[in-house]
Amino acid sequence: MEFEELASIPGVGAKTVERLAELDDPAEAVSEGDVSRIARAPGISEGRAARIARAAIRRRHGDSGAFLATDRAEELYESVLGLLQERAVTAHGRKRLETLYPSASAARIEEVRSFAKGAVEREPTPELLEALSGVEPLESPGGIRVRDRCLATSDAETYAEATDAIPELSVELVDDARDVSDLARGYSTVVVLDEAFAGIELEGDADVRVEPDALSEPAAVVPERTISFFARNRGRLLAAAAVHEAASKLDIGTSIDIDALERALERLTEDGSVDDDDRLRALETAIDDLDAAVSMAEGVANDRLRAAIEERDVTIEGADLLSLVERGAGVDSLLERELSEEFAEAIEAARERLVDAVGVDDYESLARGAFPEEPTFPVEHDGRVIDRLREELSADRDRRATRLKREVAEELRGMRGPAKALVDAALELDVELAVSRFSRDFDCTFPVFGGSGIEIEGGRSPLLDVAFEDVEPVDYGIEGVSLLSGVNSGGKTSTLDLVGTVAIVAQMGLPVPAEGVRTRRFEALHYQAKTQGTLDAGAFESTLREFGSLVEGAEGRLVLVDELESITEPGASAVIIAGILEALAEEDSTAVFVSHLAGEILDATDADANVSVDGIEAVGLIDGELCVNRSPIKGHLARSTPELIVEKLADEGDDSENEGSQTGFYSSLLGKFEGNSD
Ligand SMILES: Nc1ncnc2c1ncn2[C@@H]1O[C@H](COP(=O)(O)OP(=O)(O)OP(=O)(O)O)[C@@H](O)[C@H]1O
Repeated sequence: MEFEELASIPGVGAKTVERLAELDDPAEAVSEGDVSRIARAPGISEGRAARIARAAIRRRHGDSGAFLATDRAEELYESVLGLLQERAVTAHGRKRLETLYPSASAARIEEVRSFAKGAVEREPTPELLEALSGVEPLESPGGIRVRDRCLATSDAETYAEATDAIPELSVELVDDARDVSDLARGYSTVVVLDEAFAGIELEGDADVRVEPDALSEPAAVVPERTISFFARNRGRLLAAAAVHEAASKLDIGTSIDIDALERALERLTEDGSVDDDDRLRALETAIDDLDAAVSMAEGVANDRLRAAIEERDVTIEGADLLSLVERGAGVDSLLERELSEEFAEAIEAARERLVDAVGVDDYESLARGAFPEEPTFPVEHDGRVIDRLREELSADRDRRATRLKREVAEELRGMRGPAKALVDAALELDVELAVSRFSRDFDCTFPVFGGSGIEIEGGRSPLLDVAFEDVEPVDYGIEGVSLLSGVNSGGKTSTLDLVGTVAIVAQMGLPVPAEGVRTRRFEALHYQAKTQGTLDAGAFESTLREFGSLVEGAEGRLVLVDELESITEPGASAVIIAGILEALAEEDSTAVFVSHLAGEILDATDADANVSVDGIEAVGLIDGELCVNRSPIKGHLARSTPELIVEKLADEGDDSENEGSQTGFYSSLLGKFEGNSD
């Protein structure tokens, strides 16, 4: 399908097409009906992607999408889809399953069948399901901004080129070395793009590098570009790698060194920093704790001095005191003179404390300088030294962080494509496993397509209100048009549901819940649920109209109708249903009508019409409960529940001597039933 054609799909507006156009390869994504790729278009949710994908698949197969012709048929499909979706682990898998739908197109059915045949071979192990729970479609990291580095150039053209090529960094225009030095005050690293600056002398400690080739290899300057994708998707990628291992083989169509990917991811945090380096951690802690460390160090010195002063009796000769006072000296100098040793010790203690708290090699002498020799009381740090210390620690931290990022970016180089493929394969596996579990949980087999009508052997409906283990297998074949009779609660509606479900699942391309199924490929499923009570004239008329149009061109359809008789009074119902059956038989459609009036309808049907009757028969009454053979008997009008009760009473009468007179009554009643059914 051509990408442009998309706009003509119902529900896909021009805006959506515009958004899809931003995909790597929109035409391919859409023509494959690939939910995960379509969902990568900005502003397209997965739910919407699933609908677009489904519409695109239909379109590709020239499929009108009208297979599910009635509400009840839709409902059955929704239930089947629900059973499949319950078995997917990821939200994406559940959306992707929505692209499986019953189709009349042989090519579409075959496409899913060949996928499903592979899928059912997949072993849904607990480890695999557990690993899958962390997998989600990948996200793009969005724009990043790096603030500790900048690019510098004196050339206007290079400036423009750099702004384009490396939008993550700010680019500065400089005239000379002084400009570069000024810049270096604001950044941990300045990358100069002009050869001319090589070998210049700079003030300050900033790392200024002259790299004229930086633009051709941006990853070296901004490793964040490579890393941010992996950091953003770290959890998903690790989960996908775990799936890959648990599945022991995922077909990702490209080679990937999973161990290397995992190792690199383990080094990263979600916010894109590298988290496995002791020195970097020490630098970060030192910066964070610097203020606290400084006041702690001050506290240590002052506590010591205070204690020393308290303990000390100071004697000073009058002449000395006089000379000090005359010189304008304060009490500090007095203390210095008297307590010089204690001062020195206190300052030393503060320095040691600070050096210890900073705890990173190379900063000892700078840290010691924060407490000057000149004694003061209370002891105070030198704020400029601490500012400098903070700047140097920060620049060191930034440079180290960048170096580590560059290392990890190098490890991850070229892995983006394979990583995407890995996640796609894991998500696809979720869909396969859902199909596999469905198939295993409901003892499914692949149907055979061909012949006319549908023939089910050992079918067990997964939609019954009893535990699946307790569902009794049903054999039922339908060719042409049949009435289905049977005792109350014998399983007539359930049989229609089973036939409908099997037809839907088969035409979705999936294995069906039966020991064996042979079926023709139906054009549509027309399933009419039981009507609740007698219809008023208007509703009756519109129901008749529906059947009127159903009968026209019903060839190739599967028609299932449940107790249509209740729409109006019994006599009229029988006549109307008989007429519909005759018309359907004429059209060569496959139809089953469940009815309690099967006998009456047959009587009203033209003897030449090809309409048969099948029956779900009660084998008898056990403890007042009907015991039913769930498989309809072909060509047999089942006895009704009232008939069975009368038969039971008549039998009981035969066995007991006391109720002889009543026995005659029951026997004659029974005789009337038997006379009727002949
Ligand atoms: N194959 C089966 N295995 C086990 N239980 C079944 C099966 N089919 C039907 N039942 C049980 O019988 C109940 C009645 O089935 P169902 O409603 O299909 O009967 P019915 O013949 O359509 O009844 P009614 O005469 O009231 O229309 C179901 O709710 C289910 O519990």
